[in-house]
Amino acid sequence: MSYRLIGSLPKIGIRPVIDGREEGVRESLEAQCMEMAQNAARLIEGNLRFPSGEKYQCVIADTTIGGVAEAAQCAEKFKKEGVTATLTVTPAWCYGTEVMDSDPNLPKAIWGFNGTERPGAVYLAAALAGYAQKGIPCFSIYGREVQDAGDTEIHDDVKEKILRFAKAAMAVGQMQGTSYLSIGYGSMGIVGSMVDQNFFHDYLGMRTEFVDQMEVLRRIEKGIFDQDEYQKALSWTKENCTEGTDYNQTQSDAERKAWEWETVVKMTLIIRDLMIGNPKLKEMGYGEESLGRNALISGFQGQRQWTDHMPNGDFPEAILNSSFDWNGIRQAYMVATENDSLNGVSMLFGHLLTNTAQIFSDVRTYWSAESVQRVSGKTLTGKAANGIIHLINSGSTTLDATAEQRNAQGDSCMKPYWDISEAEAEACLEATRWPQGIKEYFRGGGYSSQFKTRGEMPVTMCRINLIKGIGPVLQLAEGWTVDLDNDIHEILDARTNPTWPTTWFAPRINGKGPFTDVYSVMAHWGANHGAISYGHIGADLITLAAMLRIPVNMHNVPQDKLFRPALWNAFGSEPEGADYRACEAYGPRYGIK
Ligand SMILES: C[C@H](O)[C@@H](O)[C@@H](O)C(=O)CO
Ligand SMILES: [Mn+2]
Repeated sequence: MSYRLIGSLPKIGIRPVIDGREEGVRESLEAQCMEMAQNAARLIEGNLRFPSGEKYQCVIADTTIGGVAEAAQCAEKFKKEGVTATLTVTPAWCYGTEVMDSDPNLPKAIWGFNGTERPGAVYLAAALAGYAQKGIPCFSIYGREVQDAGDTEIHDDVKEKILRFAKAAMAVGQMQGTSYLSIGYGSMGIVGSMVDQNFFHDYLGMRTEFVDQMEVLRRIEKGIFDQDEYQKALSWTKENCTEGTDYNQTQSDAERKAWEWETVVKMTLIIRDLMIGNPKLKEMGYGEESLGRNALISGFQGQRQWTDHMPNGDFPEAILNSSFDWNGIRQAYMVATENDSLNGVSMLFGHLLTNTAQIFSDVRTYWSAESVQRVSGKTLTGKAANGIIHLINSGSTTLDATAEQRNAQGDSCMKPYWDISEAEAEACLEATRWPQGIKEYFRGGGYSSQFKTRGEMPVTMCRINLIKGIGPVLQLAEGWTVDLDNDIHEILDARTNPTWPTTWFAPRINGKGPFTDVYSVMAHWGANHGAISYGHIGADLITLAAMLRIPVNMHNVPQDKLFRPALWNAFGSEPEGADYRACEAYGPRYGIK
């Protein structure tokens, strides 16, 4: 099951443009042109889904577009249909600025067919020149190999770019108009928890909503949550969430521990209701509370005032970030611990691009092979051989990161919720223990999720940082989770914190700059947190960042996979500098710098 925020899902408009000369030329192209549009729509709708599981939707113009009148008719149709991005396709020469999508606010791309019978590529270049002069970034898609005029197959390199553009464009569309819900505010001086409303508005088109943590307490004390669901959730929790070792010197009694379980289950229901609302609350007489805050992401401050008194947010955050709970297998929510809103956005990017649940971690410790040898007497091998980074944080790591799910090849993975089996969800829960929160940190108690990511998975860690004088920047590192032998893991984990979820991360290094070695990746990381997504999605993140005008300051994606608006080329032949200059020149999508 999934949840839906208020508003319809974004759509992609497909625009077949054509040489408008009748008496032969236009007629000869009509079928091929419209077929390109239909093929592109089939490719997108057949391969891409939203995190809710619903398929992407394409809207094709009623006619081919040979001039400005048909372009205007198409724009009118797209507006009515709720189109939020366009893909223009053509096999032929067309009149660039006469047929183009002239809406500066829609993410756009053009696919110019690589065929010589008619110059689709010439139109592509002409249109891009027009966009350059108008200052409207547009993605350029042009296949490497020449295709015959009647060839309607979409080659792999074209497919990759169409799908990459579509994913980023729909991520942009899904964020617009939704909220970041800050429950509490500043957490332990973590600057990401001092939510920057201008960043959310100007760059993401999102609102920022602020609710005091007292609201959570009020709803606990007044029972403002679905009482039937609460009973179901509590018994599910008792059955599926096994309490772990209590590492505290002074331990709470059974009565207190039971109360803490009840409280963290209530917190889970309440945080979810605060995000997306709950019609049941209206039936209970709580109209305003039933509406929620239309929040695609929330952050729970927790530390320290709440956690100095009440059970911590580790259980609610971990369960909400997972793909399953007492209601069964479902779409994950995005909940940032310590209210780190920038890591919450980083999680959201991964979620919207992959439809999977996300890991939230402290980027805690770089372990060289030498240090591991010194403290454990053991040698790091395989992908860990060059050193590893300890990703660990109380709270917001999805239980999907236990790596108990399997792909068709039998490898560990993290899947969209609709591909996860009951057995896999149970295995993720079984691989997790819930020790009492460490009282020296969490005086109010609570239950932390404890597991080790067991399995090697391709992953991408990313992070948005706000830099005075620049604005937001994105950094990312593709790499793998590594499954350390338990006799190494237990020694390293015990000296860090044995009650929290651990993912051992080996970034892909290339001997250059931030990726000189694993140490450099850690040394270049711009904050205490990182958001980790399943898969090597760096190229998708880079396209999304360009669409949002967020420059990328660090990545290990091969240059031939970089897909940014063609206009970026005009800002210089060195991609990173060009990216910064172009983002600076065009500024955020929704506001002013
Ligand atoms: C329990 C501790 O306060 C942790 O929450 C803290 O070290 C962090 O995670 C900082 O990001
Ligand atoms: Mn942290």
